Amino acid sequence: MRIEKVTLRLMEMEMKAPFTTSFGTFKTREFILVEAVDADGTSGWGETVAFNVPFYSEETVKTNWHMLEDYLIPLILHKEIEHPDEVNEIFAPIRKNNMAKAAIEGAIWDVYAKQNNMSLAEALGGKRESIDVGISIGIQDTVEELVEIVRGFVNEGYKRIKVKIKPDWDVEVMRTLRSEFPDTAIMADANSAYSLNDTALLKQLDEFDLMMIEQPLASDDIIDHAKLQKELSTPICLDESIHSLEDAKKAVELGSTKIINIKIGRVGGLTEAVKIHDYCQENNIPVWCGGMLESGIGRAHNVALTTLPNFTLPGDTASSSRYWEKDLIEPEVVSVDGLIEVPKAKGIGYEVNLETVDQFTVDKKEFN
Ligand SMILES: O=C(O)CCC(=O)C1=CC=C[C@@H](O)[C@@H]1C(=O)O
Ligand SMILES: [Mg+2]
Repeated sequence: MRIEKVTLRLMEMEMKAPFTTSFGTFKTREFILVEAVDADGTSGWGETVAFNVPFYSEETVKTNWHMLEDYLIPLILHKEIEHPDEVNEIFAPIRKNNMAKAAIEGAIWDVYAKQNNMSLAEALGGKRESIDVGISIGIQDTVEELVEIVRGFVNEGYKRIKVKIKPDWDVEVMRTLRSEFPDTAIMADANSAYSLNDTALLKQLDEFDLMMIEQPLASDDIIDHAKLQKELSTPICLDESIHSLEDAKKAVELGSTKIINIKIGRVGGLTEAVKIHDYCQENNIPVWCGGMLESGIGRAHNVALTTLPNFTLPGDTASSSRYWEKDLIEPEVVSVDGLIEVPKAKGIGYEVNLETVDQFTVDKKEFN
């Protein structure tokens, strides 16, 4: 494989409903589409997942564009690549910037799968033909609104409900949800809103039989999560703290986490995501695939990764229609009764609709 052209497209897509997290509300999703074209004309697609603000991680859309244009594309263009696993090594001199790396590595995985007549799922070694999916709900203005939104998604058959928590929007909210939905799989995502001083408060959540509490403490912490896990019966799941296989090993060895949320962008790409998956499988740590409000292209990568055997918990990869009036891919990602059929077509398995892509493109640059 030799990538002869890379096209970056700065995208802006209006979300069907604002998504509020503990660090802000998103009404429009800005991101970068990466199209990598091989010498034989095969196109592969990836997308950056950083937000336009550095509050989930240190990366932003702007830092992603800079890293892709000035460092990552020059390292990749016209280089002979036998297998996408080599991309990690090619990028080794570049520190961090995982979401920028993952976008172009993902496009190269798509080219590789297409050229080898495989779906991306097959290329990654995944066997599942359908995947269980859950839904993630942002912070709402009132508990009543949250309950009605949850009811809608439970009725649609989503296999797990993820809600945000933060100080003053936690114990009572979860008490209400659990009483309204006694048999539903519910988890809470704190996005680092608490500290060890909140241990007694977080222990109160044990009463609600939650699947997990995601990232309760600082986004770069592993030590304090180990101390907190000893106090809680609810499993801790780490998201922001895990940037690599190395981080996953530290967290598992120290007992900081019982579940890991794998996000392809956060860990620097599919190769590293598979390594984390395999390590967690060997150590009986179940994993699931987190979402980053992706378009269908990023969603397609998540679906393919989730076909690996240790993705035993429902992830965040909901239908395209969860966020988008019109997605960039055909067919769109559709979940029925909380199940997504894994596409058998080559590569990411969905066609990219270039007309729709152009409709949402606000800037574009080609690199030959
Ligand atoms: O993509 C989705 O549907 C879920 C997105 C989601 O829950 C999150 C994305 C980014 C930061 C947080 O708000 C949250 C998370 O931490 O998982
Ligand atoms: Mg999270």
